[in-house]
Amino acid sequence: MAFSTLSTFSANCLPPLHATALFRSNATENLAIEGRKLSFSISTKQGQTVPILKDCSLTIPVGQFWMLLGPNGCGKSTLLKILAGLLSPTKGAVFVERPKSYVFQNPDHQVVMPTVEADVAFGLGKFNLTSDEVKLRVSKALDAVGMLSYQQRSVQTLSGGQKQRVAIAGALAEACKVLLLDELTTFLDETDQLGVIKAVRNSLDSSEEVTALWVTHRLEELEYADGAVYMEDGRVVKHGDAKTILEFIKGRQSAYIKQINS
Ligand SMILES: Nc1ncnc2c1ncn2[C@@H]1O[C@H](COP(=O)(O)OP(=O)(O)OP(=O)(O)O)[C@@H](O)[C@H]1O
Repeated sequence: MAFSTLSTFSANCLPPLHATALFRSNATENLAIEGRKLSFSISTKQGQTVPILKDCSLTIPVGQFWMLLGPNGCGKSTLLKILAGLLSPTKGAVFVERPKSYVFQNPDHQVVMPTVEADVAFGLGKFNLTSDEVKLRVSKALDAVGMLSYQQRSVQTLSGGQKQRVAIAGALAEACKVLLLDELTTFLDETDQLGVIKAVRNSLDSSEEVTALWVTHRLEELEYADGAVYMEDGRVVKHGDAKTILEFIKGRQSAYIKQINS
């Protein structure tokens, strides 16, 4: 079980956001995530207010794998933390299905127990399950992320990507409905990156209930996504299916290259 997932950062364990921050705009739309006109500012020591997010709106349907993309510093992680409930928006409203789980970037912050099995089972203590039920949940979750054969392994022997997958399994074992994944592939080599992204894809494909939002810089990861949100300078610039967003970003990049070459 990862500290980053349900036990520590579950919405169930967090204090409730202020009243305007939680809503459901239209239950018939079957949305797992909805943010409406979200803004977030910070105050400097000099007393100035610096806007980080400006009127960001997004909707993500239940059961889909979406990505959040944009240049460095555009506000992706801040938006994800607002959706996770780790930050409160300065303005706007947010709805995220529960239980939700936030997984950190650094794989070494993900796993805490000595073995893979114990780590995934760690968060299940609060559910009052029999040991057979715990075993079933653990093996189902490990299977979904392709780590079933590692059940008895020491977590110390895992690669970064395998630790990420164990962290995701911990969230799935706790019946998490929304996975919020913050640049998980940053510290990983190519094989590990692929393992993690395929694990998330497979987790969603084997359950119609789990929705994932994945922050990334890597355009090639869009191939695994159903949809994406593209941000620039604290704003959501484009929101749609993965192919449309890929074409949009490529267009943006070639316009930029033309501009610097002219
Ligand atoms: N607590 C804070 N104090 C000051 N500035 C902050 C704070 N949190 C975020 N920022 C600034 O807000 C902007 C958005 O940060 P954020 O980490 O959300 O961007 P990002 O798109 O995730 O970046 P990256 O892709 O580089 O991880 C950045 O300019 C960042 O420096």
